[in-house]
Amino acid sequence: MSGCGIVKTNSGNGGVVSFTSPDLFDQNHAASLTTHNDVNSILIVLNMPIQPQPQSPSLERLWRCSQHRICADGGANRLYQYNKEYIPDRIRGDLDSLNEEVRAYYEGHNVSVEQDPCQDTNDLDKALQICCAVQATTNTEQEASTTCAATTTTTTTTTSRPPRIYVYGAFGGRFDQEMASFAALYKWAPRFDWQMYLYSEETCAFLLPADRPCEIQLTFYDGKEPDQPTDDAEMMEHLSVGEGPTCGLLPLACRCDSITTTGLKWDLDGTIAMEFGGLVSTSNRIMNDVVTVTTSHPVIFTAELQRCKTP
Ligand SMILES: Nc1ncnc2c1ncn2[C@@H]1O[C@H](COP(=O)(O)OP(=O)(O)OP(=O)(O)O)[C@@H](O)[C@H]1O
Ligand SMILES: Cc1ncc(C[n+]2csc(CCO)c2C)c(N)n1
Repeated sequence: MSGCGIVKTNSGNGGVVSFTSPDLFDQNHAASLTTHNDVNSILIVLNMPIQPQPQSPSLERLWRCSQHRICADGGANRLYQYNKEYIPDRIRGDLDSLNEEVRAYYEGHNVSVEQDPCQDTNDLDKALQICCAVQATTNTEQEASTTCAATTTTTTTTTSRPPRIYVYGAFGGRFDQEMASFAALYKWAPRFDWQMYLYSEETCAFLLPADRPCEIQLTFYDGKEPDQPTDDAEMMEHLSVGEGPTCGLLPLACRCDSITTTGLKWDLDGTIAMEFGGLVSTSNRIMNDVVTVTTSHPVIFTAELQRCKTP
């Protein structure tokens, strides 16, 4: 867990925290990946059903946008069932759910299978501990290469940034597990400079930090509707997925005294508190390509996922 307490400034953009769709982030940062060891995004697959063929567009997209993939225990069974060609880098958990056949298959493909028997943390937590280790290794490697480079040039600057974490399968199952996923968001998002995203096929969610201006740029906003879904199997092959336009702001862990937004159909102007038992913002709508939020307390931002044609 070394290095887990370190929080670095997001993107060096004047303290603004930027949240973007995975593909958008991918496009902007692909060029900055220099070696196969560079990690910008880590995918964690949980033990939740993955829609069968023709495709599970949300998983496909997150798989494509990640450089490192971890299955949380029984998440490996789901991936194996979905597509045996998808080989994760690691499987981690207490391993009470991992099937023998699945374990043997992935071990045969050099996947690291790691058991942590602790019964005070769940398998998502165990996977997130590994993300911290990957982050620490990436930072150390980048620092080492910067130090090396510094011997030949004086203009090199460090570009290390925490990896983005995508958690797939976070919603739609047991309520205590869903709540554990949200609890993990509150616990771990600060450690990854707030770049931790929960996903299912229908929904995404992330945590907006207190007292930092947040900018959210998602695939769909009101002026940009997705193509209508289709039942045609051939068309489905060419469908992707994006976030919006329906969204929500949820003060899950505590009352939010003040929140100011722009770019939503029902914007908040900082004068009304949000709390369970009072106001919560659900069925809101993204109206601009960028939504801004400044909040006195951390709040969950959530958006629906819709299918679209692959660009
Ligand atoms: N029914 C479910 N609903 C939502 N999430 C789930 C569900 N089952 C599993 N998960 C997620 O997948 C992870 C791996 O699940 P797995 O079934 O392998 O372990 P578990 O023994 O059920 O859960 P854990 O040991 O983590 O409490 C869990 O940590 C959790 O995040
Ligand atoms: C207060 C408290 N509540 C529940 C558990 C049980 N628990 C939490 S995570 C986990 C691991 C499941 O793989 C288990 C069994 C605990 N330890 N402490």
